[in-house]
Amino acid sequence: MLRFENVTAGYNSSTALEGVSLKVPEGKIVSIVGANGAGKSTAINTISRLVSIYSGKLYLDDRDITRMKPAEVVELGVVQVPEGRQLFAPLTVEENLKLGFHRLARLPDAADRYQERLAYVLDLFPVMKERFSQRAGTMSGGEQQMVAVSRALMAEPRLLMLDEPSLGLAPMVVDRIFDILARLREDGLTILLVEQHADAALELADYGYVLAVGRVRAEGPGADLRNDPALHHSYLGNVGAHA
Ligand SMILES: Nc1ncnc2c1ncn2[C@@H]1O[C@H](COP(=O)(O)OP(=O)(O)OP(=O)(O)O)[C@@H](O)[C@H]1O
Repeated sequence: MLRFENVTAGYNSSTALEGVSLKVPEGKIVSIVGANGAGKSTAINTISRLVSIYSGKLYLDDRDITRMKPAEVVELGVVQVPEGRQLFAPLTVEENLKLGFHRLARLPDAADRYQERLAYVLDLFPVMKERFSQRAGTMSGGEQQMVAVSRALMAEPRLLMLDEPSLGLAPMVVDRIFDILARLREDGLTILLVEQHADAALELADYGYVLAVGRVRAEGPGADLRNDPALHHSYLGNVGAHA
């Protein structure tokens, strides 16, 4: 579904990704792992077209999106759950979800689709039913992450991208979020997950990439990367290391 071909990208002429080639096949979970500053967020923001591409090509379903604007990429169904959730704190859960639906609000069948999407996310996160009128900023970190994922799902994504969803969350909460990602894959969604928490992200992933200093240092089935102690030692700074 998504393909980087030898992409070099960065900020104000500094390079944060160098010659990166990677693929996210339809219906799979692909994880990008790496230490702080490796370029993981830059990879997601490159797809969202928030980062300048200096050379190489980016394709979505064989369509060249290298020069597209951020809003055009969203229109194609590429939706991001940003690092740190970035919910609208003073707004309620319901209002945050409505904002997620914005992309589809102009469609003739918007009312039916809204109800359908809402039923879908409430089935995934039943606890939100009781929290509908609560202000997002007053919720726990885990609950906020669930709202952030739900808000993205309201947009009916074809490709869901998550930037460090585990950040600041207890391991049990992370497990729950990752269980939901596995369920979304069962439902046919394509997912790109960026994580410092390498073990959990690679365990979940069909395929993984290890980034270090803007380059792909290793790639392969998630389980193979996870069980390679040399990778942990060299590139992952033992974050979430497999003992
Ligand atoms: N807005 C920006 N302007 C300039 N440089 C940036 C910007 N955002 C990131 N960088 C630089 O790009 C490089 C990659 O950063 P990036 O945030 O993609 O890494 P990361 O792997 O996501 O790390 P983290 O887990 O800390 O978010 C770093 O050297 C960083 O300083």
